[in-house]
Amino acid sequence: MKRRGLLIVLSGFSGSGKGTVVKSLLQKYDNYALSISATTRQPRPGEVDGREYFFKTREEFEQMIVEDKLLEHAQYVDNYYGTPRDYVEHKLEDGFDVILEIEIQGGIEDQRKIS
Ligand SMILES: Nc1nc2c(ncn2[C@@H]2O[C@H](COP(=O)(O)OP(=O)(O)O)[C@@H](O)[C@H]2O)c(=O)[nH]1
Ligand SMILES: Nc1ncnc2c1ncn2[C@@H]1O[C@H](COP(=O)(O)OP(=O)(O)O)[C@@H](O)[C@H]1O
Repeated sequence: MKRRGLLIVLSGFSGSGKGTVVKSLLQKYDNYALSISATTRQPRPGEVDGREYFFKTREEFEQMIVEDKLLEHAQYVDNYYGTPRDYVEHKLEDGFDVILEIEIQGGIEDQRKIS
């Protein structure tokens, strides 16, 4: 049977180097998968829905909260960010070690839910 993956929370302030660490891990090893978050912020030029983020309206995001479809979520500046539960679960079942690269408040919430 396949080993269930680990859930890894990488949390820190914007500019602290999270992206750099993740990029390097993904390049070097094939056991990691990066969780794709849902967000209400506007896509930046070059960003693709389902690749950098799942882009949602505020209504859609609030519906996901109500339906408990997010493992954690946080409000950062004026936007919501959250980790889709199903996506992470599937990757863990497939044996990937899933990295959540998230803002600090969400990291704290996760630790509480998982420990
Ligand atoms: N709590 C939480 N924070 C997230 C999630 N996805 C992204 N973030 C954080 O939201 C913040 C803003 O992300 P973004 O708009 O992409 O800007 P940038 O990463 O600072 O260029 C970053 O600190 C991210 O790590 C998530 O699913 N949950
Ligand atoms: N270990 C490090 N030492 C010095 N600079 C770093 C280090 N890791 C990342 N940086 C630089 O810091 C900046 C922010 O890194 P980034 O990975 O984008 O942070 P985050 O994803 O947390 O916002 C980038 O310019 C990056 O090249």
